[in-house]
Order: sequence, then C-alpha cells, then structure tokens
Amino acid sequence: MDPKLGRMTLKEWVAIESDSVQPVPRFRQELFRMMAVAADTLQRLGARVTSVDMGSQQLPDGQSLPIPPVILAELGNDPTKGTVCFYGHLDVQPADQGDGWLTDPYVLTEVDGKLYGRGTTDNKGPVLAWINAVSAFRALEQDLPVNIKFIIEGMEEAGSVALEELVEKEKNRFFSGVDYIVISDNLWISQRKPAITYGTRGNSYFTVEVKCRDQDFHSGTFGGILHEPMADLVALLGSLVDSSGHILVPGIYDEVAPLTEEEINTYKAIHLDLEEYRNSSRVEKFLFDTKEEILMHLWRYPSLSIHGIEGAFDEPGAKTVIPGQVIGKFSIRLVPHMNVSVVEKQVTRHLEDVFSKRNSSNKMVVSMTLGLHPWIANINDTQYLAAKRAIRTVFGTEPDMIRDGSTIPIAKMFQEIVHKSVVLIPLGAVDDGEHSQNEKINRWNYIEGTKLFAAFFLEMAQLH
Ligand SMILES: NCCCC(=O)N[C@@H](Cc1c[nH]cn1)C(=O)O
Ligand SMILES: [Zn+2]
Ligand SMILES: [Zn+2]
Repeated sequence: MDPKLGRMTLKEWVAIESDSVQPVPRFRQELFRMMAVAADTLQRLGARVTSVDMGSQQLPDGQSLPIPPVILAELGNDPTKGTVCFYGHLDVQPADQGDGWLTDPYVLTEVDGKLYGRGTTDNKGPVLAWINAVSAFRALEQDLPVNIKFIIEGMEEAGSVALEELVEKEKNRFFSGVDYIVISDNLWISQRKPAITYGTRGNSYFTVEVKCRDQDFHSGTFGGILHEPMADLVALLGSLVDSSGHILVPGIYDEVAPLTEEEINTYKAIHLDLEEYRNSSRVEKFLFDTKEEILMHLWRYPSLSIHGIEGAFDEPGAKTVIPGQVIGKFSIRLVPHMNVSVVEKQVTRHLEDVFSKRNSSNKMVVSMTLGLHPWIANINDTQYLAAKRAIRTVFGTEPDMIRDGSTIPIAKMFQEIVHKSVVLIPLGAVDDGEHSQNEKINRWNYIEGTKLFAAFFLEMAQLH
C-alpha cells in the first residue's frame, strides 16, 4: 500500500471475503472490515468521509445481523465546477474454490493478463479504478477538474438492503449538489470494445406456493389418490412461457414500448460477434439467430425465467416421497413501459385461471416478492457526451451504446428520487464472469478503465 496516498491494491481488496449473500456473522465482519478499509483509503486521499450506520437486517429465521455502513465521501466543493457522484459496491457474491474455481477466489491471481478473484470485476476493480483515477490527479499535484462524491455500499448483492431509505434521506443533503451520477457495475458486450450503458431491465420476482399439507407423503401409500402439489406446480410453471421464449401471461406485452426504425438502427450499429458470444457463453444454440433479435430480446423485450422449486427433492438417489408443499420461483425481466403492479395482477390472474382449471383441492398462493422497475436514460445528456469523448481519447474508438438485460435497481432509484442524469460506464469485458466461477478483470481493462475515468473527469469539466 502506498502510505502517502493510502492507495490500496486490488489484491488487498479481493483478499477481504465481503460476501453479503450468506447471512453469517463471519462474512458480516468481513464486510465491516471492507467498508472500513475503503473509508480509510478515501480519507487518505483527502476526502471528507461519513460512514452511515445502516442498522440491522431481520432475517426470515428471526435472527438479526448488522448491515455494513454506507460510505458517503466528498472531494472538492468548488461551486464553479460540476459535481459527479460515483456509486459502487464492495460486497461480493459467494465464492468457494470447491465450486470449480481454478484458483483461490480470495487470492488475486494473474494468468495471461487476466486478474482472477471474486469481486475483481463486480465491483471492487471498478471502484478502485475510480479511486485510482482521483489519486492520479493527487500524485500529479493537479486540481481535480470536477467535484467528486462517492456513495459506496456493502449490501448490493443482497438487494441493496436499506439503501433506498438512505438515498431518500440524503436527497437534499449529500445529493443536493450532485449534477451527474455514474455507475460502473456492468460489462461491455465485447471483449475489446468499450461501451456506455443507457438502460437496464427491471425485475418482478414471484413465488407460487402449492400446498396439500405441511408434511410429505409416501408415494406408495398415497400415490394415485392425491392432487399432488408438485404436479400442480409443474403445470403452473409450464403455463408461463412457450418453447420459443414467448411469455404466455395474457396482456404481458401490451405496454412494451413500440419498436421504431431508429431503434433498430441502434442495434445494427453495435458490433457483436455472435459466434464469439455463443462460444464464450458455451451455448449450443440461442433462441434467435440474428444479432438484432438477440439484443432486442435481452434489452427491450421482457423475459421469463424459472429459477427453482423449494420443497422439491433435489438430491442424488431415488427418494420416493410426494412433497406435501412446494414453492415455485420465477421472475419476469421488465422493460419500458411495463408497470410492476400491472404485471403482478396479470401474473396472479393467469395462475389462478390455470389452477382453477385443474380442479385441485390444494391451496395456491401467488406472491410478488420483488418489484424492480426498468431504467432508461436520455443519451443526449452531457455526461453521455463526456463519456463518449473520454472513450475516444483513451481507446481510440466509438463506444457501443448498449443496454443491460439485468437490473441495477439503484439506477432507477437515483433517477426517480434524486432526479439526476445517470450513466453506466462499464469497465469489464463480456467474458469477465461476474457472479460465476473464475471471475476476472483483464489487467488491460483495469488500467485503461482507470485512464478512462480520469479522462472523463476532464471532459466533464469542459462540458459542464
Ligand atoms: N450486470 C449487472 C449485474 C447486476 C445484477 O446482477 N443485478 C441483479 C439484481 C436483481 C434483480 N432481481 C434480483 N436482484 C440481477 O439479477 O439483475
Ligand atoms: Zn455489481
Ligand atoms: Zn453482482
């Protein structure tokens, strides 16, 4: 660690096991350590840092665990300069070498210019790239071209617990002087071509419980005379989507934004090598054959995914029970202009219809457990122009203007609550494997990304 600037290396950050998904005291301690280390790094850079106490999290089993603090940091307070606020997170997805990692996930390991380790791309690497860009100005003893604020959390992978309340609370304080918000928590669509992201899908997550009784049955003793909960559930889940990926819930496509010629042209302009994409995804065949169809079905059409069944037998072996109650889990990625509560009603009505036709004596309960809105930005906002210019300077190319099929709830929260322009500037390559085994960031992406952020500050100063 550089004692003067307090600059931490990615290796030191990756070594902290800041897993927010597994609710156990050891990982919570690691999360607190992670946030303390980051706060210290920012303080040493000269930032005014507040670590906001976020209270505790109630778990379904009655346990409660402390939530790691959110860092609010400020560098510079010059009213003649624009203020850019960067959001990032320092918690990570679970990682266990036994799950198929080729190296220890918490030991940063370089192989062929690739830096492997949990959190390298999601999201410790990009957060450090921002901090390093700021420290480059410090090292050169140059004034920062813009005022910079950081909001860094430690519970993103667990659903950004309590963050919305904090954003509401800080709306007229921490966020009052902010002009632009930048997030670097997604990936390019290519291995080498940088991108700017201007939209994400939302997500509505459902559970459907089918219950006969609260105990399992012997299938020799009861098989043949029961309405089996699993049979009901499989029929319900099977009624949701057809083999071409078309969602079968009546009305679900009604509010999807109409497709224009201009929009189709934006997909045509994107460089995507479908073969490379398919091979790096290790998929034999996608549902669609053209680049435009693939992009549209990832970004501008809803999709329905079935995730799992709680209560079902899922171990090796030939257990012969009939589960007494099962819970199916599925989600629908939402796109402009779909509405979360309308989708909730449509899905509930559809499942009730299908269930009633089965004349089952079981009880069915449908719940929407998560309702996250889609987000789309105006790509003519100043910071989109600044990001494009910075990409030209550092990479010598035009960026891909992309959307993201997944959900970054904070983007919509910032847009709705803080009413400021939000841009996503990803650093990582398409094959970084966020959330997966062998997550990595390329050394090249990490270093050029740091330069990109420094160039972005300079462009923002010119354009503001
Ligand atoms: N490339 C960005 C990834 C961010 C991410 O994985 N977000 C989650 C958020 C979410 C949605 N529903 C529940 N959590 C995602 O699955 O999209
Ligand atoms: Zn992330
Ligand atoms: Zn993540």
